[in-house]
Amino acid sequence: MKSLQKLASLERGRYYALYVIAMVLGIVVISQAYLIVTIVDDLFLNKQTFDQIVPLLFVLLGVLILRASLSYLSGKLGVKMAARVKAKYRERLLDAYGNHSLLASAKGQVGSKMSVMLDAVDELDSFFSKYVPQRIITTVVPLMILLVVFSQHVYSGLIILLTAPFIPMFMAIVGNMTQRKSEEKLDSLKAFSGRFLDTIQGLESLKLYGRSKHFKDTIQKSSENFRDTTMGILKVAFTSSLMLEFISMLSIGLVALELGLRLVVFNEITFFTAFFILLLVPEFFNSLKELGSAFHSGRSSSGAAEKIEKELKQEVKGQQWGTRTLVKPVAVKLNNLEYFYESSDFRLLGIQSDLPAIGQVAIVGKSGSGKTTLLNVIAGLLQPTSGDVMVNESKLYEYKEQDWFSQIGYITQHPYLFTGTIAENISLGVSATKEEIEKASNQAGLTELIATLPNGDNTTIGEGGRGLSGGEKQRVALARAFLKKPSVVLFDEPTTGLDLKTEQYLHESIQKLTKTSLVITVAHRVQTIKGADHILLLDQGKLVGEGTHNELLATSEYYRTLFNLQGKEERQ
Ligand SMILES: Nc1ncnc2c1ncn2[C@@H]1O[C@H](COP(=O)(O)OP(=O)(O)OP(=O)(O)O)[C@@H](O)[C@H]1O
Repeated sequence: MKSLQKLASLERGRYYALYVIAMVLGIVVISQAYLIVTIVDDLFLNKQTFDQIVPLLFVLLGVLILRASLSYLSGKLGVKMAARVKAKYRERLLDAYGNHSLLASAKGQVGSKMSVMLDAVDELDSFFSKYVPQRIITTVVPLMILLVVFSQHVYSGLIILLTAPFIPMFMAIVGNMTQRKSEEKLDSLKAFSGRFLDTIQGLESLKLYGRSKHFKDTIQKSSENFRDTTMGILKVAFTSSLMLEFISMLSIGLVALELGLRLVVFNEITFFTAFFILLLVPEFFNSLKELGSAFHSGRSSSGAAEKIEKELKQEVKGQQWGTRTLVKPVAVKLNNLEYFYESSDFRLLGIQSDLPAIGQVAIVGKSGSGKTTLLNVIAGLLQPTSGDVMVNESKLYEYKEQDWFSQIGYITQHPYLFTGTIAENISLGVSATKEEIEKASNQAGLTELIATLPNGDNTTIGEGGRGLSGGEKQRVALARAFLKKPSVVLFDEPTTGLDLKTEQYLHESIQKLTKTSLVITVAHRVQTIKGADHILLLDQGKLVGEGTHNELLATSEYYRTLFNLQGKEERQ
């Protein structure tokens, strides 16, 4: 709970206000008991008339209203505190995912991770809205009651003092169990939502292979597992309330027995004192019990907080960017680049090359030779394990992140389309005139497609909109590049399945970009490879050759085999 306590202490002003409220509440609780006892005493023992006690009844009503208002006020302060802390956590998560979104999206499932983490943030609510106000009330009110009980009757005070510690002791044991269970709950929620998302995304493949029933069963198992963990937490909560009730009943019973004996058998105390204490003792235990249930929710928040902190720490591992300003033109050099994946044996080793400032560089190699990895390292999506991408003679990460990403365009094999019109998808929020967007879509070969759409470039595409083919999506991404006019364009050429016309469109558009930018292409097509100004030849993560097509044909057996194979495939 440490990190939560630290956060709570940042809300100092509200903390002090809660203490003041708790003190006034203590006085009000004691006054309420005192008034009830006085009214009963006056009415039944001092034989006063109803008229005589009416003013006291009004005072009692006032006290009751004040008590309700104070509880409301402390709850409200707690809710405000919770809202502020939750907002802070959401901000930190958004920052973390936002800053490292490129890396994180390379790892996949950012959306589902984010939604689970935001659920976890909501779980923090009960710590601030319930536990903190109740803990403050419980540190103040029972202490005030205990002092009053001691001042009235020492033995009753001693009974309370001896029995009360069982409650926090019990709470601590149950609390630890709850925290563990709540961490389990988050884990199974994460597993459940991850599996659910995977299955939904891959539904088509599963159906085609007749495996949807099997995966339905897996989802069911995972959802049952989540239900069982949630039920487990509830079970602990119910058992703990039962035990707390039992302990406090036992203590109140003991005090009542002792008071009864002294009042009736030994005649040592007055009815007023006995009744007064008997009204105060349940208030004492009520406050402890309420802390018990608030503690339970607080513990489950604490489990959630630890998960979030862990996640935030992980995300911080992303690359740190510098403060240097990047000015055009941009020249890129690869200086002894190495990259190791944590989860595989693949290694990109000692990549050394000077790339031209303008023109087309093709990265060529067998499947799995590290072409996409190299492209991602150049893009700044993967931080090299050693060596550097040098940009204008300085290390890439010395530049401002914003500067670099405003200078590059990345056209992946499956560009992401947001829900919105084609025009919005091309401009991506950057202010651009209608003419500029039209020009970019024309350069990317989209004009013909747009003409066939009912609302032209105002047709909604993406999730819930009109679907686009792979080649069309890449053309939208190309149009983004034409509009952005980046110095470096990274292009992951589609490996399969484009019709000749689309392929021609893409090729022509890319050629246009090579006139003004450095275009680095993971190249598979013969036409692209032959047309490249410079080729980087990769094999098993190593740069085994570089030069023009003709140079490599003349010098590399590996290149000749690869090129002939690709040619054969395309002719088939
Ligand atoms: N995120 C990852 N984590 C671990 N290993 C990875 C990851 N991405 C790729 N690899 C491994 O790195 C190696 C190189 O992959 P990469 O995608 O760079 O090759 P490629 O040359 O682009 O292949 P292809 O032409 O088939 O797309 C492969 O062996 C792959 O299994």
